[in-house]
Amino acid sequence: MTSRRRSGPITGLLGGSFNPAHGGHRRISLFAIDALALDEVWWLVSPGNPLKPAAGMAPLAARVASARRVTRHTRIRVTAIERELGTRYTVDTLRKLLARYPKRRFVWLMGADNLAQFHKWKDWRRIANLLPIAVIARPGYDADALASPAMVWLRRFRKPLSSLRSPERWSAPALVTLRFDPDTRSATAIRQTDPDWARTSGTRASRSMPCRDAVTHRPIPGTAA
Ligand SMILES: Nc1ncnc2c1ncn2[C@@H]1O[C@H](COP(=O)(O)OP(=O)(O)OP(=O)(O)O)[C@@H](O)[C@H]1O
Ligand SMILES: O=C(O)c1ccc[n+]([C@@H]2O[C@H](COP(=O)([O-])O)[C@@H](O)[C@H]2O)c1
Repeated sequence: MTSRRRSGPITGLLGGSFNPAHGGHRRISLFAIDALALDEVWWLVSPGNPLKPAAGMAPLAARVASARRVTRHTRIRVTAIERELGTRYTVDTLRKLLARYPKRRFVWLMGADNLAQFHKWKDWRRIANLLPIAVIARPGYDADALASPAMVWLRRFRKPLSSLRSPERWSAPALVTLRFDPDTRSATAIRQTDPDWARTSGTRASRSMPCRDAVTHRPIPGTAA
């Protein structure tokens, strides 16, 4: 269970491949900041989703650069902290993040497509025990998410939005659903029209200094030319 001593800033975590990042990611994050009164959202750009093939995945540097472009002038911070922590599975990342930032309250954000697959993630019930989860509606996936094996278990922990706003009511497991104008954008669609996006968009590492991680403030390995 999440501990009551966590009363610091509320941080939404949006993990993803961001292959590439797009306006849909930005929009759902800004919506979550507003709906859940989050102080900020961290985008955890994954070194490699354990359930996705490496083929077709652009280098981490290009994905981070695309995320930085999309998030300018927002309360979204782009991080490749899983590279530094040496984690790929979300449960391992969260354990380390919660230990490193004991005062922060974290909430896991994910689209309905991810909830539909959540039962395939390593130790997914443990993840739900570590922090509240907010699921964002996504066109074409909401029915699958509702009928998913994870939802059968998570359903009993459904909470209203307001439960995430005060430290006294902060607990896990908790499942909150965020509904707003559905956003149809996807990285798959972008790759279909522009399979070469990482090469042509100028997001390839082109600087002599590596870019700095917005959370750890350390240089991200592999982001210098
Ligand atoms: N349009 C959207 N509406 C709701 N959630 C979204 C949307 N786009 C992405 N997400 C969520 O953002 C997170 C990261 O998504 P990801 O980087 O896989 O992008 P994607 O567009 O789903 O990519 P792909 O099409 O390659 O699967 C996931 O939790 C995903 O569900
Ligand atoms: O921990 C797992 O078993 C696991 C399995 C699949 C996906 N994830 C995480 O889910 C997040 C969304 O990934 P993606 O590729 O759908 O954008 C990202 O943070 C991944 O690391 C995690």
